[in-house]
Amino acid sequence: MEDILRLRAWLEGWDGEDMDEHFGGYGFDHDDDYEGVTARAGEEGDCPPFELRSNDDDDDDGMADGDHAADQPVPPLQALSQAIAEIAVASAVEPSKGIDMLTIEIAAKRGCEGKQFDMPLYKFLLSEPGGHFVKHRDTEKHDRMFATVVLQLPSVHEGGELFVYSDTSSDVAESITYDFRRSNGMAPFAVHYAVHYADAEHELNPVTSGYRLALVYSLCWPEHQVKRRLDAAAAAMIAA
Ligand SMILES: O=C(O)CCC(=O)C(=O)O
Ligand SMILES: [Fe+2]
Repeated sequence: MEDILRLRAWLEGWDGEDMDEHFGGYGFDHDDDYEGVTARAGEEGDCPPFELRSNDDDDDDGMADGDHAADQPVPPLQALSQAIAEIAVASAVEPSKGIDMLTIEIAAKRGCEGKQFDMPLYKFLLSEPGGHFVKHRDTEKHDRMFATVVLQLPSVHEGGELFVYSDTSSDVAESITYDFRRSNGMAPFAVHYAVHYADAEHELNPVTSGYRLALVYSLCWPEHQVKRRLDAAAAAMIAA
C-alpha cells in the first residue's frame, strides 16, 4: 500500500519542478545515460538510428511489387516505419529486454524498486504534419492498466508537444508540457518517454513538420499484486 501511495504521490505531484521525475530518456541498448546516447550518436556519424533494409532479398515487407525497383534503396520513411513496425511487433509478441529494463527504471524512479509492472504495447504512431490529439483521457486497454507510457522514437520533426493536465475539475487546471527533448535537439538521436495516469487529461500539439514516431504502452500492475490487494481487502471485510 505504501508503494501505491508513493506512486500516486509521484504521478499526482505536478509541481513541475523536476521534469525528470516524470519523463526520461532511454536507450534500447540499456545505456540510460543521456550523455552516453549523445556520444554514440556522434561517433556513428551519419548512421541512421535504425538499419534501413532494402527489399531486394525477400518479399515479406508488405509492400506491393513495383513500389520501387529492387536495386533502389527503400525510401527512408517507408523503411523506417517498416523497421519500427518490426520492433513494435517483436516487443508485443515477446517483451524485449529493453522494455523490461524500462519498466524497472520507471518503477525505481517512482520509489517502487523491484516491482515489475507489465507494459504491453498498445500501438505504433506515425504522425505527419497536422497529426495531433485533442484533449482526452485514455481508456483502459489492458487489465490492471493505470497509466500510459509514450515512448517517442528517434525522429526529426517540429511540434508534437505533449500537455498533461493535473486536475480538470478545477477552473485553473494546470498542465505540464513535454517536448521529448525536441527543443534541445535530442529527439533525432534518442528515445524519450513520458508517463501519465491514463485518466489524466492530455493532448498532443500538431506536428508541424517532419514525422513523429511513437510507441504507446499501457502500464499495468502485475497480476499477483492485484490478487494480493484483493485478498487483503477480502480479509478486511471478513474481519469487519
Ligand atoms: O503520442 C502521444 O504523445 C500521445 C498519444 C495519445 O495520447 C494517445 O494515443 O492516446
Ligand atoms: Fe492518449
